[in-house]
Amino acid sequence: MVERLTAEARKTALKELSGWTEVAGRDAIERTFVFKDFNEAFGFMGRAALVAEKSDHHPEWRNVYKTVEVVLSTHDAGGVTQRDIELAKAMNAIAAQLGHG
Ligand SMILES: C[C@H](O)[C@H](O)[C@H]1CNC2=NC(N)=NC(=O)C2=N1
Repeated sequence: MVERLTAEARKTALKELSGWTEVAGRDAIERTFVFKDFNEAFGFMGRAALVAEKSDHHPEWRNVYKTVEVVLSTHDAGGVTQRDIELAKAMNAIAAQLGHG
């Protein structure tokens, strides 16, 4: 099983991950993406879902119109692992391709 990151490793990883922060009171990371409209938000979710399914690592997320709130944590490990960092990176890359900072 993949290991939880130490608090220090988590902080170091987050420095390279634009927009992602630690969730208060839980070993998880979060980012809120705001897109141009619902089409773009849902396009982001579709592309991110393909990445998630391929790597068997899935986000907790909520969509309201053009906003997508994402929380990442590795349930099996009970906290943030390198798998969450990789998915967060992939989501940032997809969002950037869609013109989201
Ligand atoms: C059986 C299957 O590998 C697990 O349920 C996977 C699926 N997706 C998952 N996603 C996340 N975020 N954490 C997990 O621990 C996890 N486990």
